[in-house]
Amino acid sequence: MSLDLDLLHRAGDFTLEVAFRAEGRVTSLFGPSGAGKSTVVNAIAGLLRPARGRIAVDGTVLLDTERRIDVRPHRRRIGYVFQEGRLFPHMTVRQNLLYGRFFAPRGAPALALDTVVGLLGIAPLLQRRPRLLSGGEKQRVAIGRALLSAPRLLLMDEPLSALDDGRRHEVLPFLHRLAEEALVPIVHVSHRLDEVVELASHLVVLDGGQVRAAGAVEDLMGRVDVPVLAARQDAGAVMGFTVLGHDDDDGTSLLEGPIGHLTVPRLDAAVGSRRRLWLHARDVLIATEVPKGLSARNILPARVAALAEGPGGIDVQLACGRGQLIARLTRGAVADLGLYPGLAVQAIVKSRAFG
Ligand SMILES: Nc1ncnc2c1ncn2[C@@H]1O[C@H](COP(=O)(O)OP(=O)(O)OP(=O)(O)O)[C@@H](O)[C@H]1O
Repeated sequence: MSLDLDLLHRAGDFTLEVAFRAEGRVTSLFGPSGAGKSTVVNAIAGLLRPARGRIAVDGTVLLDTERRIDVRPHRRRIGYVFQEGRLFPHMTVRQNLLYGRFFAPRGAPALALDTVVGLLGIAPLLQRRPRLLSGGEKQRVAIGRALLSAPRLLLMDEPLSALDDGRRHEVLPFLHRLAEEALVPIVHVSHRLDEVVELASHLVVLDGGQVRAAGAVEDLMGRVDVPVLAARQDAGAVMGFTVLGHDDDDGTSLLEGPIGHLTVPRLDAAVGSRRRLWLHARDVLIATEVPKGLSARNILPARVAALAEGPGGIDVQLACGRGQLIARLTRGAVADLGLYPGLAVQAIVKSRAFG
């Protein structure tokens, strides 16, 4: 999937001026409240008309103000899942789902009802009315209804924000599966970084109506200079690992990834499968020599790539194997260690990072 977007829009005092190209299965728009995330999503759906702009999905132009192209919302083939499902209360779940299919244009590659029902685990709910569903169930039905309209793109604006943590964890695996099986590309809005790390392949960081950074999640999360992300408590590198094996006596699993081998608390994952890990900067320590008499397992040779001062201390970007790590240190620790770009060090990754 590719989404090309170039927009200028004014609403009151707010000016949105963004341009980015998103590629991949799930693109997350991430940023603080008022950043302009919903404005972007509404422009893609055709629910607002920007002063100037161009939007194309896989080369199909949905909006081009210069060429006076503005495809009507219902002809854009964009599925939209809102914060609260917005199901029709007088219809059963099945009728709500079939309503989605009603909007699938003739000849569009529509998914079968059974496929969608199976994918979202909603077979037992088909005869119920929305008022008898939990928040998580409603969201799954809303996603199913959007999928059945054969969209070329699925927009999700904070699809989990109305749910408590328990319900979020009930719906997240389904979104994950949707993304994994690549049934339809997704543009997802969130102000929760854990959701982005769980789901997204690409990330667009928005703030004050502007794009602050855009790129692959694993590239951006490993850098110390990305606005919005750098200031966060939970800043840290994200990367994929292959599960090499388990040691049941020790209660650990051995993984291999771009930074090398890691031993982590036993994962519930098949040997050979892939897992994405988020290695929080506050869980990475630095030593200038190979430490002795330390219980930590994960000691990896690395090199200081960059240092960035932030609100939480100094973030040290480390080049490690083929990947990168971030360590968050106090100013005092950076001075004591005498860190500078290019210095060879040892990175110690604490196991809490895999919690
Ligand atoms: N019709 C409008 N008139 C005036 N200001 C508007 C209008 N619509 C949106 N805004 C302003 O535009 C800015 C961006 O809003 P938007 O909803 O896109 O942000 P957001 O990143 O989705 O935020 P949140 O995470 O809180 O949903 C906000 O400051 C909002 O107050």
